[in-house]
Amino acid sequence: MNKVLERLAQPDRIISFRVTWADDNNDIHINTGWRVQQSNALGPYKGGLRFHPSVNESVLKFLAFEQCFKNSLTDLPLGGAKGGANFDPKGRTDHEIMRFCQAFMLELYRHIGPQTDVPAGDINVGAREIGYLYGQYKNIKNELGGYITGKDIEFGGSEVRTDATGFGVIYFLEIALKHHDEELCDKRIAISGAGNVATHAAYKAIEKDASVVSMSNSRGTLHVTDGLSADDLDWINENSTSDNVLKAFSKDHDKAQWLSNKKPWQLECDIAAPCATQNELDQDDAKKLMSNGCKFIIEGANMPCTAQAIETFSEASALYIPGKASNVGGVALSGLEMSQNAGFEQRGFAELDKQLHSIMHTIHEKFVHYGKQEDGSINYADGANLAAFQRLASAIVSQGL
Ligand SMILES: NC(=O)C1=CN([C@@H]2O[C@H](COP(=O)(O)OP(=O)(O)OC[C@H]3O[C@@H](n4cnc5c(N)ncnc54)[C@H](O)[C@@H]3O)[C@@H](O)[C@H]2O)C=CC1
Ligand SMILES: O=C(O)CCC(=O)C(=O)O
Repeated sequence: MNKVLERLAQPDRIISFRVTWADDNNDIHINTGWRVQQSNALGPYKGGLRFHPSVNESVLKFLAFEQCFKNSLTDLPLGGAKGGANFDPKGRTDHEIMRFCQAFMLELYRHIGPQTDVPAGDINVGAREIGYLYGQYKNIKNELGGYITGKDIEFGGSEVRTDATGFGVIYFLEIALKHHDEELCDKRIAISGAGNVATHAAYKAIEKDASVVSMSNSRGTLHVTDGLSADDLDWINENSTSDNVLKAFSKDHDKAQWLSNKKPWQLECDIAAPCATQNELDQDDAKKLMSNGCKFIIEGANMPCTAQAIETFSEASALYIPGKASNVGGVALSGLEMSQNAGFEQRGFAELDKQLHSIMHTIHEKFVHYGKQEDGSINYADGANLAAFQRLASAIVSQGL
């Protein structure tokens, strides 16, 4: 017995550290930072950093475990990790964010590097934070390079990385629908969240002529029965610094409604795409979706649907696609950013977008193989777990104890 699952389930190591920083009034704050290095069987540890008050070791452990499986599906040499801090960036000035990132990297730098562990962004860690984290590592180590992904194009970032997770979700959805003799065009898609993943999924869905009927944040849902346009998304992006941009949009646009303290899952839709955070879609939400005619669920976030919600989808024979499959585009593009950094090259948008599509297609093919049930249907969760585990297990066994 190689005890592969037991070995995978326990992280290689968990690093936990104090992050001390001063706000604009010179008041001192103390947060906790973590990096969970789950497995480097397939390559350097790889996974995002999350800054949110809800971050704790337990949340990061589930995310790091999932990341190993997701990264395995890419076929790229990427191990699995996740990290972050229980820091709340809401209301903080740009200078405060910079100082927090610098204080966080003051410890993290000891544990990462292009051949060791390559972090990236996640919730509340976007291009701005990656820039500050990158700058601090560079200043301490006097090294340039691919020790973090999601960088600006000007200093080693990759085209398509920002868009990749959301675009990949919609590419995968389109491929899965086609496999089931359905198409995305004219379908109503309820999206939750309004961040990186949600926004890019919405842009791509609109480009494919689907009708995006919602976006949301932790305070409520923006509902647009006839669907948002790309111009509407531009408006939301341009005004994203306002206190609640989705609510502001509803005040400025007659066609939109703001549903305070409501999730999107009560809305009529054909497809639900939870793109905000874990456990945001529970069994009651799943029942509402099923009774309103929703037939397809594709996760943009990591584990947004509870186990009971997934059971409800299965009982209703709805097609459920887990995040470790559908949101793989982000980390896949991070892998391509690393390879561009290593080769001192910069590839173009069209080439990388095509490569992203091809990666999503290859992953779908794996699921058709690994997830096929006796009745001919495909269980995407089984397909994802089996395909990912097979590669991980083989690498772990080959490398010995
Ligand atoms: N950024 C990336 O490349 C990837 C992100 N993910 C996952 O996608 C999800 C979203 O990440 P990002 O878009 O990058 O983060 P983000 O920080 O850009 O956006 C998060 C969004 O979720 C909203 N939100 C937070 N809690 C909420 C709640 N309880 N209900 C409704 N909305 C809520 C926020 O208002 C924000 O609009 C996370 O689960 C993340 O782990 C997965 C793969 C890659
Ligand atoms: O790009 C990366 O390294 C990680 C992205 C991420 O955090 C995720 O896939 O959940």
